[in-house]
Amino acid sequence: MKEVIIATKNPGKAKEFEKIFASRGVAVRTLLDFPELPEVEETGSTFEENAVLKAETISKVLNKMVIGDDSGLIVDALGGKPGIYSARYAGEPKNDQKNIEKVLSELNGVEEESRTARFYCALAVAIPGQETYTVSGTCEGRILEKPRGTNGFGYDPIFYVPEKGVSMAELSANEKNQISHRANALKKLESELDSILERAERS
Ligand SMILES: O=c1nc[nH]c2c1ncn2[C@H]1C[C@H](O)[C@@H](COP(=O)(O)OP(=O)(O)OP(=O)(O)O)O1
Ligand SMILES: [Mg+2]
Repeated sequence: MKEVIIATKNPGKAKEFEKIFASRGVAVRTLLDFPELPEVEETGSTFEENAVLKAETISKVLNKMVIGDDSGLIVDALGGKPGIYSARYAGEPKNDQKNIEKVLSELNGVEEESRTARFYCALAVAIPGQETYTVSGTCEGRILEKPRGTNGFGYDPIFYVPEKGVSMAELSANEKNQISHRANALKKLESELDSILERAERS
């Protein structure tokens, strides 16, 4: 079976990649399967830079093709925060619940029209001996007043998706995987996916 390695320790992301790739008969492995590998420090100043750091660090260790995902929530009324700091927005250790509470409290009193936001996902594909490249995807929405729904992960419960009329956490996994920033970034790899997977098999 074909296989891709995703440089993530986030179980929510891992599940989404597994589902999306399973539909093409591709198995996914993540850093959750390689607990001995080092934590990659996210020292970049953009999602793209951090995605490249994750992909290249792990690709060098394993000498295989690796995809890195750096993603987060961009809130207009907060000047783009939490942005690349989304995972640790409320401090270490990272905690989705506390991050949500921090965003909601910072948006306290901000009216609905001004609560626009988007999820952003940068993916980096690192292949040994080749130039790493990146793609990105977004998903537009609005920050709710309080959490709704229990599916998904991260900021999903406070992210309202206007075209669906529900929060991201009220969508099924399959529905989220049609419209998410991650899915939209992966769609841009679509045309190259077969050749990427072949190179991955050989690497
Ligand atoms: O679909 C999503 N639905 C809700 N929230 C999301 C999503 N996608 C990213 N997010 C949030 C979670 C985390 O607060 C941050 C990602 O941070 P990011 O560094 O990319 O991931 P991470 O540290 O959780 O795992 P890892 O670096 O091992 O891939 O943005
Ligand atoms: Mg991270």
